[in-house]
Amino acid sequence: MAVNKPRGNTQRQQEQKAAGSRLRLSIDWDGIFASPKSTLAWGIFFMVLGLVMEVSFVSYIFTGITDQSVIDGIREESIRDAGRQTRNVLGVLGATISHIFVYRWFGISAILLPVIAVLGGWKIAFGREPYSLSRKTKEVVFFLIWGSVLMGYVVLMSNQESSLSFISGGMGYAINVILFDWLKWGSIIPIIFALFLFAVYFYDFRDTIEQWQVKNAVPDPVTVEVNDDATVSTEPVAEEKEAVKPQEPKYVSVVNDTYDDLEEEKEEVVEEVEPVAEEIEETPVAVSAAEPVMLSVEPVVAVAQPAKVSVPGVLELEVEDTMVKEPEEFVVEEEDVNASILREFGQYDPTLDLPSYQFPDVSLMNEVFENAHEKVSHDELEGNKTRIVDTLGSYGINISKIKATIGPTVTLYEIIPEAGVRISKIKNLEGDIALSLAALGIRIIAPMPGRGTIGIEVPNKNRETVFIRSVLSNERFQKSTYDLPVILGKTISNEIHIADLAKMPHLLMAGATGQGKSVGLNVILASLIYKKHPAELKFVLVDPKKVELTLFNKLERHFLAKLPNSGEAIITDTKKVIFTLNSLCIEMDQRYDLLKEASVRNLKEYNAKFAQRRLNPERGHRFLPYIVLVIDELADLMMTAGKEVETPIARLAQLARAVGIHLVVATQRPSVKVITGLIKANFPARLSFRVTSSIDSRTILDAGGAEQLVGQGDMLLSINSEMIRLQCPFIDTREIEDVCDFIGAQRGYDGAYALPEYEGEEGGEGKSEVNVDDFDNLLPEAARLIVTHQQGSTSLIQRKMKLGYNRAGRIVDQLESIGVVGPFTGSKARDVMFMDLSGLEEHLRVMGIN
Ligand SMILES: Nc1ncnc2c1ncn2[C@@H]1O[C@H](COP(=O)(O)OP(=O)(O)OP(=O)(O)O)[C@@H](O)[C@H]1O
Repeated sequence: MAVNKPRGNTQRQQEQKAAGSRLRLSIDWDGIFASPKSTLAWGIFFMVLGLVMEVSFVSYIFTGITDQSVIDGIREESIRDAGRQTRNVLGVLGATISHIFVYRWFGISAILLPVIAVLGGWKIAFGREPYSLSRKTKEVVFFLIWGSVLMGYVVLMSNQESSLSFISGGMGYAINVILFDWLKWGSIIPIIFALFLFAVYFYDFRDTIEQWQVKNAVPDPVTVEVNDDATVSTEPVAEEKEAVKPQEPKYVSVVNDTYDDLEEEKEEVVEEVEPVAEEIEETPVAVSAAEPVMLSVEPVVAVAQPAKVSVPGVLELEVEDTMVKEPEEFVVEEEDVNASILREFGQYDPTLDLPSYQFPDVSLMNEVFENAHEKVSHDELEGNKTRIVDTLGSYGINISKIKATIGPTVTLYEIIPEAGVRISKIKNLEGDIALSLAALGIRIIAPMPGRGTIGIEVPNKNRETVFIRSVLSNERFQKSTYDLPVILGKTISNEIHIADLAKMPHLLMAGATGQGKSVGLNVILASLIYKKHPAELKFVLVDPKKVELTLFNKLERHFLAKLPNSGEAIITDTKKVIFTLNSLCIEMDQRYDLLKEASVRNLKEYNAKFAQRRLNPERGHRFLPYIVLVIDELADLMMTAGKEVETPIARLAQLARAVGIHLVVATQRPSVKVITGLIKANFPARLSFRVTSSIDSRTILDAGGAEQLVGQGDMLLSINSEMIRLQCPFIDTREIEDVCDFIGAQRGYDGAYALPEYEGEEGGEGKSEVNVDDFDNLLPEAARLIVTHQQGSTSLIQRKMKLGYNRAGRIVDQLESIGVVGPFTGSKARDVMFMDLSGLEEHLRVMGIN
């Protein structure tokens, strides 16, 4: 058995030495290529390579004919001589690579090739794509070949092979020779047809055609009837109004730099629009009417505001509100824009928030020590078998077959009694069998569901420690595609039990003190951290015992969520727990609003739609990470706060699964006062370590058995009324520390993920007090920006001030606390409380903020 005892310093030093010597011997190539410095170096290398190629190719177009003979004769001459003779600006190297790419292969279209090297290098270096790399690659590859073939046609037709063959390259020329045999001069037809096919499939002209159709489908000129016979054509006005057709909203991921470009474009358009709108107001309509008349004007085109057409001295023409294009009418256009943004920029990738983030490696965990001796000896097995058969026999129960399965902690003996034996009789003998086996923790499962046998679990004399490293490196976990994969333990048949917390959807854990709850929680947290990127998952950690989860503090800027301005991210104070739970309820409600607005049913669909750029960040949409709330000791909270804690927990447990908020709640005392009916009803998945009485076992699992467990991570999982015995893996404090250090040392977000502010009934601590010193120093600038744009949105601050989402969100919360913007209103931008900058400046002065 692997003894689970703390390792001494000497042992650790020896391990470190051993690790050190291994390091010296083997070079970690993966690490070298994956480190941020190397990616930057490689990226720049490829960009420079691209530039070198480009310069050589362009130079070769002018100097190639002279250089060809030098390159051909390079074997006879020394490189130095060849270098002197070549005329390429990049010498013999430039001439050689150009000779291969231009002369031998692609002709002058080779000048497109370096584009891929530069774009690829940019992506490697900066983790971003200024243009979609895969799209540009396809485009370049097509034009490289197509251009070469087209030039080949020109060369062949002009009969100038000797002087012009470099423009087509060897490939284009050879293809044309084949085509010429078949089609003579008509070989241009398949060449042009290839371009046509590519253009149709690649550029998808449908949008342009539709737009063209819309443009040409201008309704009949508006006619204004005056006094029966006077007809005034307003065609010019209609044309001008056409010019003020509002632009489709354009948006892309805030991560993309190009967002600003689009914004600027949009602003330019708006600027263009305004003067035209004014012109419309002033456009005189020449109407000569003796007396005021009623005029009717059909809606013609969309204008941003109701336009007033004034006819000086005679009448005023009110163009009705119907001319304002309703938001629903934008939907179709918006979808077209979404599609083109998606084509241009590809899917939104939240992990690009932290592009250089590296997942922790299993090597951070302790080595797995194999058991020195057999887990369960043959003698032990045989002895137990005989004793079971004898004990049952002495009560008149004969057995036809017995089979043993050795698990990490217990061995399962499955027996098939002879016909006519009542199951309840065997179940009642539990105590007697335990006595005869002289073992604690015997559990009888009668009958074994779906097996047609009766199971007797007998603890092994030498139990096996399940090391966290062995389960994290297990292929099933590595390849798991669950949304929130959590390792719970090893089953009796030595398989790893992985559950999807997203489906569970919440987990209730109980166990008497010292039976392995905290280790179990740490294993769950570690498995999530090993599989999820910080952009996809946030933890809210509640630790009333103050010592169990403190190590995770280092993950604040990566994985933790907290109330704004609330100091430590790990919540230990009961009052703060109440505020955080209520804040999570607000987050849940806000997420539901966003889901409703997006017409989707759950977080997965929502995020998929957002990734496809079908949800507009300008309307408050954002990528929603999963949130896992972990409470290490519920009993303590229930004793001190009762209903105040129970109600939000029950609410979250009831409703939060669809919006990606999941709960893992542990308690030492599984009494009905702690695990109330309300809480229990909403936690279908329950896990119990050893408890002190069968009453406690029934409270948590609705069945006895947890009091028979043998401790040290031995546990029972009840899920959908199925019960599984598992051995929880072991993770020690140092391992958690190493993982947290590894992640904590990497670049993270500006701060923890900000939960919405919660104002307690007495306006208590959840709401940050208006303390000017705590405010972000960019707050006045942000306030001015919001008032200038009259738009209370976080994304505006993010974009214009180039801030991360969390910091921008915090600033908006602070602006709300000083009354510059109104409260959060779901998916719409917040109200701006000041109409102009002078009012705002006065307010900031009074508040003492400059
Ligand atoms: N899965 C496991 N494998 C081996 N040993 C374990 C395992 N889980 C716990 N232990 C042993 O039990 C000890 C106590 O575990 P843990 O601190 O998780 O208990 P707990 O239930 O959280 O207790 P408390 O409620 O008092 O905090 C650990 O220090 C470890 O030695």
